[in-house]
Amino acid sequence: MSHPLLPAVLALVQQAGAAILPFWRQGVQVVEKADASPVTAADLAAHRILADGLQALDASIPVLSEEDADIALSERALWARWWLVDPLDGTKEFIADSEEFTVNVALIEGGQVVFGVVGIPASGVVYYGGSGLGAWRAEPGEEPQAIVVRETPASGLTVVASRRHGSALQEQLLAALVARFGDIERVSVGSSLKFCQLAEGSADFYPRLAPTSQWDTAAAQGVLEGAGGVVLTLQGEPLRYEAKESLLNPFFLALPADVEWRAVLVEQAKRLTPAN
Ligand SMILES: Nc1ncnc2c1ncn2[C@@H]1O[C@H](COP(=O)(O)O)[C@@H](OP(=O)(O)O)[C@H]1O
Ligand SMILES: [Mg+2]
Repeated sequence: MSHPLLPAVLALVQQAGAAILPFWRQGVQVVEKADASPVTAADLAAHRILADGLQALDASIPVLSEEDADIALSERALWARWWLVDPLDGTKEFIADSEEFTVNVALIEGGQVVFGVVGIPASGVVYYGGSGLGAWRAEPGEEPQAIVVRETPASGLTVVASRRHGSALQEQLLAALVARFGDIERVSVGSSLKFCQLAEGSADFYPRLAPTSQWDTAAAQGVLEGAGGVVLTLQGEPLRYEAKESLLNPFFLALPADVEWRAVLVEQAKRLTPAN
């Protein structure tokens, strides 16, 4: 993938992952933020590396990070191009000693993801990609491999979902899918890794009818879009990153762009949530 800013961002994501690892499985102290979500010294160490590194790379591109997100809408509304960063996504998984936590950096322009980089500190694997650019998975010390979404297997859909955050509405949507297409295999995965599993063709669908913030999804959306996937609102529109007061995303559906069940899925989603 060629984007002039990509090599430096890949290096920063690796550095942020290296800064997180010394805290992992060490019983790091957990502090509750104002929104009751947890934060640790690892989140803050990764944030510092990414925020400083991105500013050093190009001081004209502003940064919105989960750990420095209190920026007035009047200021954000002026941004044409900006970095959207989750220094440690899956903090609850990280605290629970799981490997399912990620470092996330996306370049946003005109409300869309230009490219995203998702690093997995525990394994050293990095995913990156963007719409129209392609998508790749890089194992440590190996040549990056191009990845693409898969065709839906005849044996049925594999659905990835959060380990901790679901909803009754999400279960209703899945029940409607089962009624229509037969049984589905369900896999619980923490963090933005779920999008990457779709992007590399190891799962088919990620429904998120539960809250997320913009930084939770942007980088991995870039990877998925580069691999031939889409992230849709429940109205069937692409998930966008416009400046708005709330940094929460609408509920969304992530899937390969060209699967034949897309229209049925969106129809079911609209039916379940006429008010959304
Ligand atoms: N009520 C809520 N409001 C906003 N975001 C929420 C939320 N509950 C969970 N999340 C988001 O879901 C992410 C975890 O995703 P998953 O459940 O798929 O593992 C969290 O990321 P962080 O760990 O970066 O805080 C958090 O941002
Ligand atoms: Mg997050």
